[in-house]
Amino acid sequence: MINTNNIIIDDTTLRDGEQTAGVVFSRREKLAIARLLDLVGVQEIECGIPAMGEDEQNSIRALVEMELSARLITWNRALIPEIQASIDCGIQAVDISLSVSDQMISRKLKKDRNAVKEQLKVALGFAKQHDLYVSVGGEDASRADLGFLVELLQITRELGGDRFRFCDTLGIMDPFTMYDKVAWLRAAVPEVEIEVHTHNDLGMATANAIAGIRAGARFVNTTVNGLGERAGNAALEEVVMGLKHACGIETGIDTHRFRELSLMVAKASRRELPSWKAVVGERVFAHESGLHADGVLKDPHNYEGFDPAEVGLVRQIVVGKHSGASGMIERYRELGIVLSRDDAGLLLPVVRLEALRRKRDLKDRELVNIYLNGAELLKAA
Ligand SMILES: CC(=O)SCCNC(=O)CCNC(=O)[C@H](O)C(C)(C)COP(=O)(O)OP(=O)(O)OC[C@H]1O[C@@H](n2cnc3c(N)ncnc32)[C@H](O)[C@@H]1OP(=O)(O)O
Ligand SMILES: O=C(O)CCC(=O)C(=O)O
Repeated sequence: MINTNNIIIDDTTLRDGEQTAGVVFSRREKLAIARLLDLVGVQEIECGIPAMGEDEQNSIRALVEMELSARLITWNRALIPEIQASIDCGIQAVDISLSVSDQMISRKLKKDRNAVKEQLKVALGFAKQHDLYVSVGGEDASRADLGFLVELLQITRELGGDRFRFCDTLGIMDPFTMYDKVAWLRAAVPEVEIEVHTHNDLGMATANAIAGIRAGARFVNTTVNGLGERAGNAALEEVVMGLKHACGIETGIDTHRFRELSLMVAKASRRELPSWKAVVGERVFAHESGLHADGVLKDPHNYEGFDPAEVGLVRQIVVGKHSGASGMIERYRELGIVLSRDDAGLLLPVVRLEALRRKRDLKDRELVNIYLNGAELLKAA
């Protein structure tokens, strides 16, 4: 494994995650999610937007009072009253966001590049006068002119900003371009650390986040279950496990409670966790196909990229339409029934018929019934 403590996960479940259309976390839920994020070792939690008003501010104050190990950071527009509102909540780290693409500068902010630079200087200057740790948020950076981004990074460096958040706000990047742009910015202004914030509109949020890290970004935004605006953000569990198993990069996060964390956030967000959700879905270690079940029973490494226990899941052998003898023998063994290979061969056609009829895999009592009445069931079919 490469380094342990170099990569900083900034989890934004409580900010971008809650921006998912229709999602609302209660204060109790926010505190519980933050506690578990902290327990698993997430280094930074983007915990809300003080500019939203009193209720949000009170939640942020309650989070501050928890005295977590994780650093709390808030999201703010590049406006002094909003940064002041963060300070008033007891916050010591802020993301100061500015739209940085020409599209958004002219068509949303209705300003020009100079005005954006001036606004950044004022807001960042104010934050640093108040000894805040600052991430400069480059909204829509993936569509921005790279030369202009360099100018913003230089201002960040000169005014003592701590890092620059490169946002693929619309989720339109591919990992190769992400790599090139982040590597280019790192080389152009090496004193300013890069944070990557990716969205999943084209299904590439996790890949883009990892590409950004591979290119030299040290900070990465995630959300549990990939919650977030529109198609969501890079999922915490995918980024951490992807870094570990695809790239050999250890983040220092304890992954064993990922399933628990995912279920907690799924419940609080009222967004069901699909059974096939990468890393944490209930069935991502379920094996039905005959050759897979046989292979995994001989050695889990044949068909599992990592141990399910690593993320709090368990392996399941399932009997259904695609089963073969080895899987069936194992499944019946779990039910206390010893099958020979010949028995399994005899029961297999009945299993396939039942699975076809029910359009799913078979439950315990159905398997027992097949064992007891297999011949009759076949005759009746
Ligand atoms: C990409 C992201 O996810 S960024 C995070 C976005 N998150 C949210 O919007 C959730 C919370 N938002 C809110 O509670 C509100 O929108 C607030 C408190 C931030 C602002 O509320 P309101 O004052 O009612 O304004 P409204 O929501 O219409 O925002 C639009 C204004 O923000 C301005 N604005 C947008 N981005 C920025 C920025 N980064 N810095 C400064 N101003 C900005 C727009 O130009 C517009 O100003 P205008 O009315 O002068 O044209
Ligand atoms: O921090 C920022 O500037 C904006 C972050 C964000 O949510 C986005 O760009 O999608």
